[in-house]
Amino acid sequence: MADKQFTYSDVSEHTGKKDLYLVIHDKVYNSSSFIDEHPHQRQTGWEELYGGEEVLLDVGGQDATEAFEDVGHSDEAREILEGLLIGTLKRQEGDPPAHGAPSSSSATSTAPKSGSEATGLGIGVYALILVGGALAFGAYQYLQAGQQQKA
Ligand code: HEM
Repeated sequence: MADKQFTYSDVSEHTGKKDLYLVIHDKVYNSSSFIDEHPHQRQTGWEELYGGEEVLLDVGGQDATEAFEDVGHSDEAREILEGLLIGTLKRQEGDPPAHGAPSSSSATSTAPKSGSEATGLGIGVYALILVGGALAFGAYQYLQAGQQQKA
């Protein structure tokens, strides 16, 4: 059952409390059985930190990778998550883009294709700047040499 494939639109139909699917790193989890157990706000005084069932309902039927990773869930939380696994996400054209985890190691191990797209573009831009800079420097040197010969 865990290797069942779901499309994004399959997942987006499961948004109810008793029927709640989440996508995390392109895997599909049925979190209905866990929703009542999800911990509530930690008493740290950090007002924005919240938990409980409403956060799960907020991301129900959607890609919850960013929300899940932003919290910095423990290994224990990840183990619970593995127990809720029901299948993998089959991305199709027009789906919302995958959310890579901030740490590249987990992003590459779980979502290699989607995670690397953004970095690929970043490296491309840097390469362009470097090559452009080198060419400009070369041209400058060439012109300088020409001037010196004339003088
Ligand atoms: C099915 C998916 C999820 C599971 C199994 C899960 C599990 C857990 C567990 C076990 C904790 C206790 C602390 C820890 O062990 O890290 C926790 C805390 C928390 N979770 Fe989740 N979580 C899930 C999804 C989410 C999502 C999508 C959000 C969205 C924001 C979220 C927000 C939080 C917050 C804010 C806390 C901190 C509560 C606190 O300690 O004050 N969780 N979660």
